[in-house]
Amino acid sequence: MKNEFIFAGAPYSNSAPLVDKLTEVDPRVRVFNDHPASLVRDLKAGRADVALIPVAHLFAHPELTMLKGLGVAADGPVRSVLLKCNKRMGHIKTVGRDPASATSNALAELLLKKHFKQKIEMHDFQSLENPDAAVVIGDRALCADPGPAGDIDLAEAWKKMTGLPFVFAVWAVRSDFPDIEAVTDIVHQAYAAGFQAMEEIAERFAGKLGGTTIFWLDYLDHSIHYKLDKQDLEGLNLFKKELSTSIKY
Ligand SMILES: C=C(O[C@@H]1C=C(C(=O)O)C=C[C@H]1O)C(=O)O
Repeated sequence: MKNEFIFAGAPYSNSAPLVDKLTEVDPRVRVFNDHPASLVRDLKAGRADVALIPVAHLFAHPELTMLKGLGVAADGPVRSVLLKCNKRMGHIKTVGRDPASATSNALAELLLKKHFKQKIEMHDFQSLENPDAAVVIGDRALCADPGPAGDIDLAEAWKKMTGLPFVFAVWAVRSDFPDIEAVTDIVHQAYAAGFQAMEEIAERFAGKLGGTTIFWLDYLDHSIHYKLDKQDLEGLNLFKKELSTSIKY
């Protein structure tokens, strides 16, 4: 058994209930944050043993294994994964990806092509000066004003299309990691403690980013959920299937 477990989370408030208490539940744990899109590289390079990776990267890397039971999910509007529209639906041709995201960029492309039946091109954020719409995730999306032609909440659109919740990110390890049981135990204990501390976490983000404690509590405790049930797994599997058949990502 290793004497140190390195965990990597995302720098968003929705990571906090999963990540905040990790070091308290086990003295072997060290934690750092990185953009979700970079976490798969951290895992593969051995900079992290356990990371909260975008599910799109989990699907693309069969050498990774998901830890069971927890993730960052939404059943209906998530409020922090948005397509911010400069033009109205029907006029959207170019879409900027959020450079920090993997899952939401793929979800936006899937929904625009399949659900909204638009002919669109996805572009890296920097390569496009004024996209017709842009994917924005995390606290930046949650706290921003709506785009000139409004916002589309991507978890809400997914729910309308499929009737299912959507899972954005899950804890994962390299499949040959020897202590899967030990770290699974740690993430569940940390979430149990994080859940108890939800109000304290909400207060901290209200102090840091503005808004009331109730606003953050509502987001972390209602818009997002962390315990994955059968429906969540159904949503996850359907997304995997849709990505493999409908779009390249
Ligand atoms: C719901 C969210 O989910 C995030 C979205 C991710 C993605 O698009 O790849 C990755 C990690 C999640 O934290 C959010 O941060 O707003």
